[in-house]
Amino acid sequence: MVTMTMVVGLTGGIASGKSTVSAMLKDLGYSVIDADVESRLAVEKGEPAYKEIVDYFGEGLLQEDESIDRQKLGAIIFNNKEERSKLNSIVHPAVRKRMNDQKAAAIERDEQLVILDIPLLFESKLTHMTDRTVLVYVDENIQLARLMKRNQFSEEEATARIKSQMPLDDKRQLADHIIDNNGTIEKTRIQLQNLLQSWKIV
Ligand SMILES: CC(C)(COP(=O)(O)OP(=O)(O)OC[C@H]1O[C@@H](n2cnc3c(N)ncnc32)[C@H](O)[C@@H]1O)[C@@H](O)C(=O)NCCC(=O)NCCS
Ligand SMILES: Nc1ncnc2c1ncn2[C@@H]1O[C@H](COP(=O)(O)OP(=O)(O)OP(=O)(O)O)[C@@H](O)[C@H]1O
Repeated sequence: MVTMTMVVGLTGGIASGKSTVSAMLKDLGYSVIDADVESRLAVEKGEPAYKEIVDYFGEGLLQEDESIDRQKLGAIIFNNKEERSKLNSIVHPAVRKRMNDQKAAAIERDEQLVILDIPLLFESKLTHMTDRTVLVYVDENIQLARLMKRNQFSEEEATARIKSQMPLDDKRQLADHIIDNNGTIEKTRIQLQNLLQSWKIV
């Protein structure tokens, strides 16, 4: 029997709870393709994007083992729109290719549901890669507090990262479904289960 694979784009903002929701989906056995993981792999030494980054940003960006110092690169790009666009133009095509290849493999396996976890789904206009979109939403004050706590960021560092993305309130208008992650993890889990049930997936 041939199953139609449903491709869901899972998005949110930095520290809004995407990984928390994607971990629940993985526990249920679904394939989750994570843009952050793929963007790490795409800039490993030997990859074309690695060379482009070093050529543009300079060797000062490298650690002793010649891998890219992500903290240093983050400090540059989250405080400068032009440098961020430059990095995006180097990394995003490689990430898109990696994700599309994995999506095709999941469809080939006749999987019922595959999830693309993409923080910049709306900013990068990638909804065409998905059948429907789910936004993991939190209020900005909670997002700021969770980000500062998780990454040990100052308020200034955390705010720079949040401001580098489309506001979650604007993403609300674009998403097909919203999971409100302001409450407890259990409340979030129930919303996810209801969503899967509404899709007749579980
Ligand atoms: C700047 C880098 C080196 C910082 O690495 P670091 O390990 O500290 O963070 P990580 O990659 O885990 O990203 C954490 C979160 O930051 C946000 N973020 C990352 N890159 C960007 C960006 N270019 N614009 C806006 N937000 C971003 C996302 O919400 C992401 O979930 C890294 O994020 C990067 O290479 N970014 C460019 C690629 C990219 O856009 N990745 C996001 C998904 S494709
Ligand atoms: N409902 C919740 N209640 C309390 N803490 C939460 C809740 N959801 C997530 N968190 C915590 O908030 C932080 C951010 O969550 P998570 O890592 O899932 O976000 P994310 O959207 O995947 O972030 P990023 O895009 O930056 O990787 C984590 O430390 C997580 O443990």
